[in-house]
Amino acid sequence: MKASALDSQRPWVWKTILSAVAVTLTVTQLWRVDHGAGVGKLSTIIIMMSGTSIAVWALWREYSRVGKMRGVEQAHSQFLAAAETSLDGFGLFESVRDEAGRILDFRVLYVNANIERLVGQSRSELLGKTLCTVTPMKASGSLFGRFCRVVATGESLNEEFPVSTANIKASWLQIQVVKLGDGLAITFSDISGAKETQERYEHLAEFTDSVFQNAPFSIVTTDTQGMITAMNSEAEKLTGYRREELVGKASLTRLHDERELLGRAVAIDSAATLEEYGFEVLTAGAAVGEMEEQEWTLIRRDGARTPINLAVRAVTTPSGQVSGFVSIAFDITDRRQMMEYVTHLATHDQLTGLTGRALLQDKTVQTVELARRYGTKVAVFVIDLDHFKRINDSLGHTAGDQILIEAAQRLSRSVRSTDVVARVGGDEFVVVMPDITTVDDVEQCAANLVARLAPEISIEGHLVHVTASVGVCIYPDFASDAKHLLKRADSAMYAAKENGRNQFQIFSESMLKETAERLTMEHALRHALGNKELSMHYQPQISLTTGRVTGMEALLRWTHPRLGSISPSQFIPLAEETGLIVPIGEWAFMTACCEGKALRDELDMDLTVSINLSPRQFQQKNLVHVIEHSLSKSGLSPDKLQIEITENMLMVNSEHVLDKLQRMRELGVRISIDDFGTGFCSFSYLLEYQVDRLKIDQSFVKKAGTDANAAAVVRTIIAMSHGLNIKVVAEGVETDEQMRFLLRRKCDEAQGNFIAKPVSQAEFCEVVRRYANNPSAPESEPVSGLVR
Ligand SMILES: Nc1nc2c(ncn2[C@@H]2O[C@@H]3COP(=O)(O)O[C@H]4[C@@H](O)[C@H](n5cnc6c(=O)[nH]c(N)nc65)O[C@@H]4COP(=O)(O)O[C@H]3[C@H]2O)c(=O)[nH]1
Repeated sequence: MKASALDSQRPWVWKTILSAVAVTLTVTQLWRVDHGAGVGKLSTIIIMMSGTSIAVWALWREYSRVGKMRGVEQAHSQFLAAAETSLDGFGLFESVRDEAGRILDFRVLYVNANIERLVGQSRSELLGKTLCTVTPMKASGSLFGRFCRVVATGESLNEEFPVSTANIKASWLQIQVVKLGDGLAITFSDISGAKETQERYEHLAEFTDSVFQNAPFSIVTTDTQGMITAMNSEAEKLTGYRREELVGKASLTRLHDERELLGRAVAIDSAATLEEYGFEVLTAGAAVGEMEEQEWTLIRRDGARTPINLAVRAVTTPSGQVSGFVSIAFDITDRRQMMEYVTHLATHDQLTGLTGRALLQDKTVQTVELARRYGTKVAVFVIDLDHFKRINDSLGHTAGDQILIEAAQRLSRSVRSTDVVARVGGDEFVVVMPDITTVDDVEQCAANLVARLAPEISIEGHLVHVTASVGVCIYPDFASDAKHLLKRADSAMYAAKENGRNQFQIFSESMLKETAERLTMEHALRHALGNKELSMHYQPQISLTTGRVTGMEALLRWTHPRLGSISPSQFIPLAEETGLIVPIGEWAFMTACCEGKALRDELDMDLTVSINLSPRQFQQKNLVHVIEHSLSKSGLSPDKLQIEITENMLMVNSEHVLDKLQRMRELGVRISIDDFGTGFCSFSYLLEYQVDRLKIDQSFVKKAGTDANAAAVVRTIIAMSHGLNIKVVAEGVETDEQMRFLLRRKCDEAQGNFIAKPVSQAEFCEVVRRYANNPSAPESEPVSGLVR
């Protein structure tokens, strides 16, 4: 009997067949219904159809018609519900056999909606067709053979395979094939997504492995206890171990210096042991989620020590548990060497290779700290080459450099290797000697340094004689810390210079007193302006041709209520060092311009006003503006203002100086060179800077009458200045003899106590008037007929 005939005659029969299948599939449940409900009985018969196909006849024998129908429908709907709600494709197939009973194909008996979606055909198109016609399966293929085997043996089949057929909407399928009567129940699961994810993971794993293996730095992984679990080829190269020697056999600490590990462990916990803390020291930061990166010493297989940079990171599970560590390392030998080189460059003088200023300070601090701890003494020697600038200027910088190198070598050879020898400025060196026992030792060392530097140096065929002035200070005798030690040794060096150079001076009790006095004075000077303790005095300058007063030099005066009158030669250098000269100088400029203008007006004379400008003031950025402001506020004509600078100031920074002088000249102001003859200024500078006047230093004027050399200097200065059309003023004229000499030499102007001492603004008019009435009656000794 054909199924279609059955269907038309007894509609419930087809349902019953399906129900039978359902019974087989969900046998437990329906069997329970059968017995539990006790309403009917199920019988199944296998029917051969024309020898070509097999069908299943399932008969549900009811005890009552209503019960029978209800049971069938219930089983049917349960099957459909199960099959249709399945997330997979599901189908039933009956074997199609030939006469000899061989399976030729499998006919589609049932497919669920997911199969329709999967193959893109409707159920009505599929039902009754065979597997080989609706799928790319071949009856000759191996899969077909395995299907037949399921039918023959009853052993289920579970397979995954890629799909490349266009009409099947999956790239990977998993099939579960079970025997069902003389046919198959097949579940098709679309595992394309899972496969893609799996492939991605496989790719990722492959990529990660490739990165791991080919990384240009050493990677070692460990478990949480430090046991090495993997290492890449770079790690093999860096450590010298093969991975078989370490992986699963050794802890990461095997590659580290035990003392270094213990040292760092003890820094965290003083009772630390290597066993307990060794690995923890390496991973302390990583274990709390940080990227631990530190420099360590790696111990290679052959025992060689290599500095490495080690970055350790924890590997965590999705729940956040640390499951191990990854340590990435690279050799930093080159970097270390480079750093050492750069540090050396930064901390040492390039010319001489000696310690530089910053490092000297650190080393002095350390030395003093050690001396404090062990109760020893430290001596600091500040060594300054005498007249080095003059040598440098006359012989050139290359020769100057050679002298400095030779001096550095001589100094290094004169001290112990543990002493620090530093170059801290152009021609200034410092030696720090620890473990000094007596002051006698220090004196001997200082004398030795002076003597060692004294022999002539042969430079480019010249024999150059370079001497040095050495200042020494001893810790703890005269300084309680490194800063004061260096500062006081420096003061002692200046004292040595003042005493005549080429000698040493040890900082002493009297210098300490001077220092204390200086501090008192510094404190007082800070308040001098505010307390109106400063004033200007004026000293007349006369023409040696006409005998008339031509101008005045403004000179600062400081009268402190307790300290009394303080000389400018004391407080001006202090004001320079402390920078107080800037506000004081501004005040002096303004006061001198205003008072000078008032004196000119009161005397009704064409007088010039000379004002001193010190080196620190010259660096003042707004200096030109300060001068301009003083001129405009006072009403003094710029060409009546003479600015006095020392010759050394011209030689500091030529371009910078030239620019400032140029701007002053543009204002119309005149430039005088003060104390001429004491510095190293050549006449070419005077031309370059367009100087208006030279003031011969009083030391030459003083000796001119008695000392042939001084007289020659004065003569030369006057003659050369006149040749350059520069006026010459002699300062510090004290005697009639000096005045006669200057007159004979045709000096243009003179200034000095012989003519008139500096006086206050109030007294100045009186002094000038008295002088005008009686020019041959100077203050000190009256000399007549000198000045005309
Ligand atoms: N022995 C002797 N000395 C004489 C004679 N005639 C004048 N003097 C002194 O010689 C110094 C001349 O000033 P200077 O060389 O510019 O040297 C000045 C100058 O460099 C500086 N100074 C003075 N006032 C100022 C100022 O307002 N600003 C700046 N920056 N420096 C100033 O202080 C230095 C010293 O000033 P003073 O003590 O006033 O000393 C003055 C003056 O009083 C004399 O016949 N015999």
